[in-house]
Amino acid sequence: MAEQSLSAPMIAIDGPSGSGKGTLAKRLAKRFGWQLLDSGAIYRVLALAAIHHNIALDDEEALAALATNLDVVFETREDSEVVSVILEGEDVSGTLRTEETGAAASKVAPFPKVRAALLQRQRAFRTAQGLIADGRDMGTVVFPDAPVKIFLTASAEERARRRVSQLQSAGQSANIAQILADIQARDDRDMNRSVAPLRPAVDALELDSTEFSLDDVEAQVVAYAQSKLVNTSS
Ligand SMILES: Nc1ncnc2c1ncn2[C@@H]1O[C@H](COP(=O)(O)OP(=O)(O)OP(=O)(O)O)[C@@H](O)[C@H]1O
Ligand SMILES: Nc1ccn([C@H]2C[C@H](O)[C@@H](COP(=O)(O)O)O2)c(=O)n1
Repeated sequence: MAEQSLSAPMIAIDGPSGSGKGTLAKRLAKRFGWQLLDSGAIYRVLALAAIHHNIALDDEEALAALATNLDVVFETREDSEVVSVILEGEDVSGTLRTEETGAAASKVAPFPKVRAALLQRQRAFRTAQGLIADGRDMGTVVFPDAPVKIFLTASAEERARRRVSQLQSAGQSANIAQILADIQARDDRDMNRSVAPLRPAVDALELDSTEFSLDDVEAQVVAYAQSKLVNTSS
């Protein structure tokens, strides 16, 4: 596994489910030509692996052992932005993004031994090329020295509306009341766990995207990042 390069430029983006951090992270990675770490995907893969191996989602010891030996490959094709996720030789990219897998990921994530087992795997994404990392604890725990930290939020109602549109665009049906309840339950678990809870780092720029388009959010973050990166590199 590659050593992390501490001087490499990076942006850490944290926020609740559906706030737009994954979409923003992809846009910024493309714009700057940097690596992308979707840390939520790692927790999602662990949850799927636990389900495949009949490991209970509250069995900390077994989950931590599984996390240590997790056989997962993130494949990006040169000619495409799509990342295929291969778990133990099987392409799980489809099931990875479902609401059920997100909820399961949020259930395996509170355990300290699980988080410790996944820490180095995440830090190894930081190379000299530059990194955009999104998740719940990128700025607080995984990359506390990141020069640019963003905490992206939006109201739960707006996040539910966005998720419904996303599902409908993919040809799936969606019940807004159910999606809102799922989002609130996930927020509650992610914000109120004792280890690495979802919260802004003290030095993060907090952005509420409820009233902003993705283009507006990207423009604000790019301007902020450029000012911070110029000031920290001199
Ligand atoms: N500012 C915005 N305005 C309109 N739609 C948005 C905005 N930000 C994100 N979206 C849309 O909301 C949906 C959810 O965004 P995204 O998947 O990036 O959220 P996320 O924070 O990464 O969620 P998760 O943590 O569950 O993966 C996507 O369809 C995205 O295009
Ligand atoms: N850094 C992270 C990233 C994710 N998680 C957990 C909590 C989330 O609800 C779940 C799924 O994340 P998503 O793909 O929706 O970003 O994984 C975490 O605890 N820490």
